[in-house]
Amino acid sequence: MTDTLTHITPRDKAEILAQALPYIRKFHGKTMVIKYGGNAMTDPALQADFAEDVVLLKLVGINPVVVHGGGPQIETALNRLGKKGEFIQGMRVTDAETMEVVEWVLAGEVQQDIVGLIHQAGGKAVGLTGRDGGLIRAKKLKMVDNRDPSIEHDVGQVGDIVAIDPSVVQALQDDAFIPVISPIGFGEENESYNINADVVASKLATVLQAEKLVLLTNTPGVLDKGGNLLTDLTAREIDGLFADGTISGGMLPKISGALDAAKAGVNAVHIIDGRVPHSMLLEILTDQAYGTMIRSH
Ligand SMILES: Nc1ncnc2c1ncn2[C@@H]1O[C@H](COP(=O)(O)OP(=O)(O)O)[C@@H](O)[C@H]1O
Ligand SMILES: CC(=O)N[C@@H](CCC(=O)OP(=O)(O)O)C(=O)O
Repeated sequence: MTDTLTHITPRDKAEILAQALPYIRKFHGKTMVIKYGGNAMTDPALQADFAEDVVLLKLVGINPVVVHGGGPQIETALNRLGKKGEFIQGMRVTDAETMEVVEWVLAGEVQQDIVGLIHQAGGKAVGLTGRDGGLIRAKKLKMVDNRDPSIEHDVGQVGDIVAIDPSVVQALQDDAFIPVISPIGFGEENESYNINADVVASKLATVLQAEKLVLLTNTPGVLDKGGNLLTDLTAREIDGLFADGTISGGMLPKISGALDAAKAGVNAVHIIDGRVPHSMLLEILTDQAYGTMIRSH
């Protein structure tokens, strides 16, 4: 048990458990896409909490689908090779050597760590990349500058999703497995593409008609210019935050993806703090509101 829960009395604990019942009933049989990224991925205690939460959801009849990131781990591997990552509008410029590192770190290391932790927590996870079962077809992303649309940036082998075929994910879910997906797509010539994990999670949530999309990250949610948490954001408010530069870096694809999913009918889209132990479980199974909720209107 983590420190933050040790001051809770047995009565508090019973109340928390009782509170979960209506949520368990409401979400039984529903799909939740969970993007796991940021600092929550680099702290071993938080990693174990995350795996336990995913297994608990599965055991109470909810279908979690995990999409993982790994930006910090890719950066460490590139540094070992004497390379430094470069980002344009939240996307890593991906040359051929970087692509090799991305595949090896995401599919070989990060994904397998998460699969192992879920097994340790008593669940059955299966790791996939976009190539498995033809899950994510992609093409080279044409990136237009946010401020000047006449400028196009060449970000190398960064992928734009062409289509998602969710049949492999659905087959695994039906068989009580928990899919753990690395954000790597494949093109017409079988070439690999590096895709931002938030973009994959958002698109997958849409295609699976998920009940919820939860994006775990390393901030309390979306912050305004003064550093205050914005608990609720509509499409219009998001346009304003883009225009005045409040949102930058990795938050750009995160919010765009989140908004696309909300507009496409995913019932609830949340950006929450993965550094808070069990934040995902608290968000899904209690009355507690965390982070930023993204609304289509
Ligand atoms: N308005 C904002 N509110 C919160 N974070 C922001 C904002 N604008 C930019 N960011 C940056 O976005 C980061 C989250 O994106 P990213 O680093 O890609 O996270 P993850 O690895 O979880 O996907 C934050 O740590 C912060 O540095
Ligand atoms: C194109 C692009 O930027 N791909 C990302 C993929 C990993 C990712 O999205 O990781 P986080 O969620 O931890 O940021 C990258 O290379 O870092």
